[in-house]
Amino acid sequence: MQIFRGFHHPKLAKACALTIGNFDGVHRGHQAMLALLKNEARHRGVPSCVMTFEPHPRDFFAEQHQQPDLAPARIATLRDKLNELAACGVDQCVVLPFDQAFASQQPQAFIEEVLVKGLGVKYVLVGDDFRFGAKRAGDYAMLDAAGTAHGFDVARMNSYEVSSPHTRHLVSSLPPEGAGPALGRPGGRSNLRVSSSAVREAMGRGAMQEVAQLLGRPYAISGHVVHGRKLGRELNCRTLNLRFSHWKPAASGIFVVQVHGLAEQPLAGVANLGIRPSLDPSDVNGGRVLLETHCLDWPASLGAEGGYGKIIRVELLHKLHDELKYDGLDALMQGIHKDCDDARAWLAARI
Ligand SMILES: Cc1cc2nc3c(=O)[nH]c(=O)nc-3n(C[C@H](O)[C@H](O)[C@H](O)COP(=O)(O)O)c2cc1C
Ligand SMILES: Nc1ncnc2c1ncn2[C@@H]1O[C@H](COP(=O)(O)OP(=O)(O)O)[C@@H](O)[C@H]1O
Repeated sequence: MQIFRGFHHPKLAKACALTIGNFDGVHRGHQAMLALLKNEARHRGVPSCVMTFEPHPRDFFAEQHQQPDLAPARIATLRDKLNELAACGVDQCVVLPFDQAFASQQPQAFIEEVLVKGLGVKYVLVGDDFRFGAKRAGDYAMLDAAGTAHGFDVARMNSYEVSSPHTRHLVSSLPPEGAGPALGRPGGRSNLRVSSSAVREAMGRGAMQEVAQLLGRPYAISGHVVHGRKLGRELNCRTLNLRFSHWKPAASGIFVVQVHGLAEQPLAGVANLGIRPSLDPSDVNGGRVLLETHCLDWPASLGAEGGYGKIIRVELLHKLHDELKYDGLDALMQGIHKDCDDARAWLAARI
């Protein structure tokens, strides 16, 4: 997949089939949309293209209004979003910085400057609640009319739903039957609309099996292993450190994990995703969200420092508990050792 920052780039395809969205999590609804997009692109003989935003538009407005609560908790870093889009077979991705200029663009200007002149769209696929342009004034009808005028096709994809043992109980919190088209109830069965909000909600509860059901894969974070404060070796619990490049992760706490990218087989481990409340907030990584993974059995062949600089992917399989503020390093060390025991017990029970 080719990645472009902005749409003024000589290597950008002259024409494309496009979908637009935040794609946080690239969940099963997104995957269904991308499959349709690829099919339509193939029929038209043009590359498939995703337009996405960084920061998330609601992050931008949260900062503008100085209301952090408005920012949605982040499922995936940009790196992981791009990896998942590539895995879905998307040909090209345009990442636009969502800033004041973009936010205040009129819907017609967005259609003419970005879609038609910038990307040469032949087909545009959007979700059923898609809005665009300043004050969200642009809607599907406007896009459809512009398609007729400029000669591109426009399509809308309905909500994607799942029904499963893991998600079934969630529907009890949804509006009553007949409340809207998002909830299909064929034969009286209740379905859950797959959405980034549903994934965030499940992640907030630490329900990682439900999350995996909604994503179609276990939730994972990837990146380069970076240096930390070297405290792990003193605590007799070394950790592989990954940065999570957003201040508000949708999940946090202590997890049973699997690490891919270091050995032929995934390595079992236990990890902390968060800001480490027991430690000094003024040190090198203070305040930064990190995923710190301790592998339960470190292969000798890797060498004692063999993780640094490697690109790894850590799957968060099961949540043990929230981050704790331990009273000193001894208590922290004991807590981590208990987490290791609990992780081993969970893994043994799973097999
Ligand atoms: C399984 C596990 C559980 C952890 N739990 C907590 C916790 O509850 N609270 C906390 O402040 N830090 C927690 N930590 C973070 C450790 O403080 C951190 O990984 C350790 O200090 C090593 O830091 P370093 O990699 O920078 O050397 C945990 C780490 C691991 C691996
Ligand atoms: N069991 C293990 N789990 C994770 N990393 C390990 C393990 N054993 C050795 N390592 C190596 O040790 C490094 C971490 O050491 P640590 O003392 O925690 O320093 P840092 O603060 O830089 O993370 C990892 O990057 C990895 O290369």
